[in-house]
Amino acid sequence: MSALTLKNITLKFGGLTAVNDLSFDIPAGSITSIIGPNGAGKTSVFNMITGFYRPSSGQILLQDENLVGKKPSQITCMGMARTFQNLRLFPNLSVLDNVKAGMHGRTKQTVWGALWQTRAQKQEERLIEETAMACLNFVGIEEYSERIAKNLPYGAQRYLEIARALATQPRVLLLDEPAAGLNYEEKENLIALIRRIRETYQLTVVIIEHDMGLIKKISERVIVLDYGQKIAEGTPVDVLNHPRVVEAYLGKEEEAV
Ligand SMILES: Nc1ncnc2c1ncn2[C@@H]1O[C@H](COP(=O)(O)OP(=O)(O)OP(=O)(O)O)[C@@H](O)[C@H]1O
Repeated sequence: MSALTLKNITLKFGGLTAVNDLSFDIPAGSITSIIGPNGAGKTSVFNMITGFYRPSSGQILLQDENLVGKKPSQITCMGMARTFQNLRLFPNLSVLDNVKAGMHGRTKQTVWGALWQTRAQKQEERLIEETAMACLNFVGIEEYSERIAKNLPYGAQRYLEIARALATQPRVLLLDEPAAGLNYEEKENLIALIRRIRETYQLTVVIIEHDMGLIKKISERVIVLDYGQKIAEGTPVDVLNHPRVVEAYLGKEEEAV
């Protein structure tokens, strides 16, 4: 079964076609990587899936629901979560509050409930706090819960983004360059964490990444973009040896000489 499907997606910025007639299926429960040279259109694809950009044409289906035209907050509520290439934390909030802020769209709070601190309100607040702590615990940074986010080590900030995404209880988790800036040991831990997330929460993971070592280790499928088009798709071994992929990364042989 497919968790996420793109059908003939095109995205234009004026005269620039950033994504060109792109179609793919992401199998439910899989770990899939999207790779490609700088400017290939990878982040634009995530931005369309999450409602930050509206495609010029085509369909994006979360199982069988079309996401095109929906707001980012609606798409989050439908079960899509993401992290960002450049961290987007609230730097001056505590680690715990960062995760709670991510859950905002999932709560049933009303203005009156918040004003009067009704029993239902207090119960919901407790549940939010417990869920947020459980997510911090899951990624291994619960000891930092009271710290101000900007003061965390960089690797822990990346984990905080993942905890915040998990707290929205997604069906599909999109990770945009999660290994950027991490050292070898942190990358190995990240690989283990992503596998554990998939097993525990039974969700589908899609990763944009440049680190080929990580891609080979973690991906079951790889989709390769170049100039906004899909040039290859398959297992890591098949795809990374594909002549068009080698050419996209290294340039044509005659150009390289
Ligand atoms: N908001 C925007 N306005 C205009 N052009 C944009 C916008 N967003 C992306 N682009 C352009 O679309 C193309 C694809 O960009 P995108 O960021 O999706 O590539 P990418 O594969 O994620 O690159 P990288 O690996 O460097 O992050 C690029 O030419 C980029 O300049």
